[in-house]
Amino acid sequence: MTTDAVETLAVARTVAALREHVAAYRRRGESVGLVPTMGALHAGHLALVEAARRQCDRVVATLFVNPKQFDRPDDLTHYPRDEGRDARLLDEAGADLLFAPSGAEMYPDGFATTVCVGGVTDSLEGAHRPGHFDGVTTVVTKLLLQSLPDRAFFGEKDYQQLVTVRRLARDLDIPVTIEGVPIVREGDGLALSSRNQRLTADQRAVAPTLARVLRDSAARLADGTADADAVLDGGRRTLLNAGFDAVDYLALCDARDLTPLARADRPARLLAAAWLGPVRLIDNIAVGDAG
Ligand SMILES: Nc1ncnc2c1ncn2[C@@H]1O[C@H](COP(=O)(O)OP(=O)(O)OP(=O)(O)O)[C@@H](O)[C@H]1O
Ligand SMILES: CC(C)(CO)[C@@H](O)C(=O)[O-]
Ligand code: BAL
Repeated sequence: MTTDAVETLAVARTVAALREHVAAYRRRGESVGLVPTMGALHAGHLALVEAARRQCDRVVATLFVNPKQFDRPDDLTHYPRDEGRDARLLDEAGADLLFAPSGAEMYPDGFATTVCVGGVTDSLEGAHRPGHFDGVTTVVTKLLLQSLPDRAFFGEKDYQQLVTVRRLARDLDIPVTIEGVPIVREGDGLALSSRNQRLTADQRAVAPTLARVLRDSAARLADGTADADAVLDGGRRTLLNAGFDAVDYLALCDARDLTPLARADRPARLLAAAWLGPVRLIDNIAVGDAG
């Protein structure tokens, strides 16, 4: 455990070790920010760490490729992993502790509990990735209860996940503030994602069309008068013409509870998921100022 003035990244492999570190922070009266990740870190994750550093005395990052949230075995097999690199990046970004448990530590023999959030998980990612959100909400509940942070930081890139985790924390009275962090993008607009590493050069050239379609569609919907169906049909055609292989959804939703909207006449979010070969990209954007 790091107890002297030289701050370097400490690593905890067990829940007991994580709790010891957090207890030491608490004894010193320090606040704690939690940044859950599945590793393969990029500037999007580091923006979460920076936000946590700004708002909390101590930053605990977690690295666990959670098998329960993968709906496709090949996606889990191909998920990029490099803990050494991740630890270096977290250290440089100023995180204090990396919690990197084994599968057996998180799900020991006999593990039999699922946390299931209704409503906000029914559509979009939930409709296309069966079981995904049960896996996310089960592991996030565990991470929150294991570390009991003051704040936990989630990217707006996974917007439905952020809305779901807010619902979960509220419904289960978990005493944590859930903070959303804006999407970090490449210069050409593509939202950073670990899965981008799997794109071929040709697919990478097509990928920014997703962000462009979201931006253009959001601009057309922004004043709340345009009919969403017509705008979104055009957006889906643009994606397919640009080279996307399939569009799972391009949808206009209420920004708070993700119910579908026919027009953006209240705070709204436009969300999309589309395939380039075996890689599934997601992205979203606020519509108007308040989305
Ligand atoms: N481009 C980004 N901007 C802001 N936050 C991000 C970005 N990419 C990921 N995050 C956030 O980082 C956290 C960990 O995400 P995760 O480890 O799944 O990374 P990822 O790049 O989203 O991977 P993938 O989408 O391939 O699963 C989540 O809260 C996620 O929303
Ligand atoms: C929140 C999370 C770390 C839970 O495994 C994951 O869904 C992610 O990386 O967004
Ligand atoms: N980035 C969210 C986690 C997932 O896609 O499984």
